[in-house]
Amino acid sequence: MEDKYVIGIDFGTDSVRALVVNAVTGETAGTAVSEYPRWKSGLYCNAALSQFRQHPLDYTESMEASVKAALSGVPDKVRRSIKGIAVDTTGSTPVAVDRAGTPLALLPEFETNPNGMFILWKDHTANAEAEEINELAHRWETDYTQFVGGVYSSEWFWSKILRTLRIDERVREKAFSWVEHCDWISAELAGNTDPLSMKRSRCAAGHKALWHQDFDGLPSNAFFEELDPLLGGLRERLFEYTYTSDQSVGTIAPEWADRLGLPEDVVIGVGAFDAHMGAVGALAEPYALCKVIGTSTCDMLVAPNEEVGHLLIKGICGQVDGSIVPGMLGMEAGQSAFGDVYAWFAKLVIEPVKSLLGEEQAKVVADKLITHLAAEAALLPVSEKDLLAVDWLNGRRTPDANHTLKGALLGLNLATNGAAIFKALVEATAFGSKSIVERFKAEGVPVHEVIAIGGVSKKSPFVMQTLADVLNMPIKVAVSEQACALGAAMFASVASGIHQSLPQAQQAMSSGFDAVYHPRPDIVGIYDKLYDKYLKAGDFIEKEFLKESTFPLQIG
Ligand SMILES: Nc1ncnc2c1ncn2[C@@H]1O[C@H](COP(=O)(O)OP(=O)(O)O)[C@@H](O)[C@H]1O
Ligand SMILES: O=C(CO)[C@H](O)[C@H](O)COP(=O)(O)O
Repeated sequence: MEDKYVIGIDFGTDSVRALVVNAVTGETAGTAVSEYPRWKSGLYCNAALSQFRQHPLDYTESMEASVKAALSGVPDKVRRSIKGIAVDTTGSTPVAVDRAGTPLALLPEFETNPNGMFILWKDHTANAEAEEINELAHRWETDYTQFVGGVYSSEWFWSKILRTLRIDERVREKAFSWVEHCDWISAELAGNTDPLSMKRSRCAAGHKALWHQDFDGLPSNAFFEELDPLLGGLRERLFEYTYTSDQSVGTIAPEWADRLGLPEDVVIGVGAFDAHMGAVGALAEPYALCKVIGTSTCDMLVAPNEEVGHLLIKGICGQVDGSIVPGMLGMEAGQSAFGDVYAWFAKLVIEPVKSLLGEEQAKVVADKLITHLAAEAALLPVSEKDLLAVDWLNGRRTPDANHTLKGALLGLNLATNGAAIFKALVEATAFGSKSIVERFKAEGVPVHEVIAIGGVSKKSPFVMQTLADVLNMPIKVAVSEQACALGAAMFASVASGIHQSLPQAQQAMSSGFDAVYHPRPDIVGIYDKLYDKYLKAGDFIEKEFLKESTFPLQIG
């Protein structure tokens, strides 16, 4: 087959990565990363309030920069052979748009208003609204949370919309509709951002917006009106149909072909969430748990509809037909903070250094700190009497979403040093992972193997070994540094007709696996005991320690 190329674009929390791939051989022709400038300087965010917003210009500018940089070294012949682009993004990361589908922050009167920007997945300002949605859904004639694990989260679409409409009159007046990041970028690239006709991702709609075939689309207008009259009528300005990512949204808009220096017939695929496309890029087979391990984790599982489609799996972030692989049931779970737990501890150490010795000296320490702590922690013996941590520093995503929960450290004494704390934090993140695996199993979904992708899986052998020991399962790490972008590229190759099906694209373009971490038999038993203590500590936090708190809890 003549060489044909595609581009996968992966919008992460901090940066966007572009990957130019030969769709026939899977070879990478070019790649580049670009950070979001406004986000990097902390604009529009307030961690103490758990408010995390991203400006649409951060996305478009960084996308342009990364695609151009990825293409800068490739021969002209390759550039002319690019046939398709697909994007993945974080989610639920919705934005209010006007009638034309323009995010409000792109209008002069909203350009600095955080409520007119994308509300990043990890923004937890809508805890109270999530609780209201749960309360109503559980007593409504149809429990609309049944396909999202029985708990609606403050990280998701409707919680964020409801909160924003309540608190910002100007946004309320101007917002015609709401769009997920993965849908808006794809629509923007294809030059049709009309909220009523843009193609919406099955993945985003099913996992975060309560869309399901059995509901004839989104929950009823009566449900939303009962929740709050402010939501009345919005359903009609959203969407009824959804699309899997093997479909196309259209051909690249001339403006974007020009900006990116691409042919005018490039096909744009339907977008999806990063972790979902990551599982595709990592070649996750049915019943392989694919853990995307970075700031947070997303734990993805694919299974044939006919085998598990009848189950209602409690406490996960959704089960959606075609959300990962078209034609299969896609399931999502995850942890709200994973690498972020280590980043928190590193920041705790670095902040005083910065104040006392200045930015430059602090940077020297910061660059080496996590690796140093991991090396020290790896030397410590593992015992069931060790310091214990609970990983809910950013709440708990699964099992059973609850973003008001807090983390903990138990067992400090005067000998406890930084390495011991770091070790306990790493173990806590691994225990959080184990509770997800246990939940899948308890709900009748077997987990046959574990695959890891994402920054932490590449950066930290210590974390990966601990995870294998705690899970008592081998973990395969995918070769690709950019499995999400690679998954997007695979989808682009199907949407643009290079490959006839996703499995065909995966076979041609997969990068395979390199490291495999095997559980150490002498440690596994100790971790089983520590895991029991972790469950008890979590129970105490949830049922006793936070019992008296009024809702919503103060974050920070
Ligand atoms: N050496 C390391 N060991 C463990 N975790 C690390 C290390 N270096 C960075 N991290 C963590 O990796 C996370 C970022 O993961 P990455 O996958 O690169 O980004 P993203 O989640 O934005 O896609 C951060 O939370 C950081 O704390
Ligand atoms: O929940 C998600 C997908 O369903 C988020 O997109 C994901 O957690 C973002 O994480 P990261 O920054 O590690 O890519």
